[in-house]
Amino acid sequence: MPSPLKLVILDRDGVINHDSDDYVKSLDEWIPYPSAITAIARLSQAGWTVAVATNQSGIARGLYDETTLAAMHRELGRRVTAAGGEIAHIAYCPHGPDDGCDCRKPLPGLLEQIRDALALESLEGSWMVGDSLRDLQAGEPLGCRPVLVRTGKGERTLARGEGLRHALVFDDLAAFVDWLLQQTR
Ligand SMILES: O=P(O)(O)OC[C@@H](O)[C@H]1O[C@@H](OP(=O)(O)O)[C@@H](O)[C@@H](O)[C@@H]1O
Ligand SMILES: [Mg+2]
Ligand SMILES: [Zn+2]
Repeated sequence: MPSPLKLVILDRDGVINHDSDDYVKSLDEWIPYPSAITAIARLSQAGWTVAVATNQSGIARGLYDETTLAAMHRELGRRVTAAGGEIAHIAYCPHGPDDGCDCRKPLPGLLEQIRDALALESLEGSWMVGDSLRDLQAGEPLGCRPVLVRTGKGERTLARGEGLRHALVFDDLAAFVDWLLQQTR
């Protein structure tokens, strides 16, 4: 397993695929950004490990089920594989805001699942890329470096501005990957 430093953890909705204020409720509504799929493949090909950490409260809300979610994640894997990359692990929180779970971002539970699934000692120095403050907050206690993208809810998050003091900001995932691969050539 590569050094934990070569790990990028991605939020899903608004980073990999278009988000919706009405939730992404079906495979038809799951529309990836083509540049994000290519960016993930570029990371893989450069020796980086890529994982996903996503809140999916739509399940608790009864808007879709785990079978539908699994279909979206199969399609995500298929597209990334077709582009020459791979996703090492997808961690999701199916719970609602009032369920008192320990995995709904901004709690770090999904990232701890990823750490354990990848048999890593620590996530220190890995990158957490999101479009919402809660994505970045989830990684902070585990030493993840915060990256905000302007896609999805990113512009709204920026407009609110709270708590983003040391986050890097990029237009989209592809722009972050361009920068990261340039930094670590
Ligand atoms: O960005 P990630 O974590 O991949 O997924 C976010 C989604 O689960 C949904 O999260 C909801 O937040 P609430 O769960 O209702 O607070 C809303 O923001 C929806 O617009 C959004 O599609
Ligand atoms: Mg998001
Ligand atoms: Zn949860």
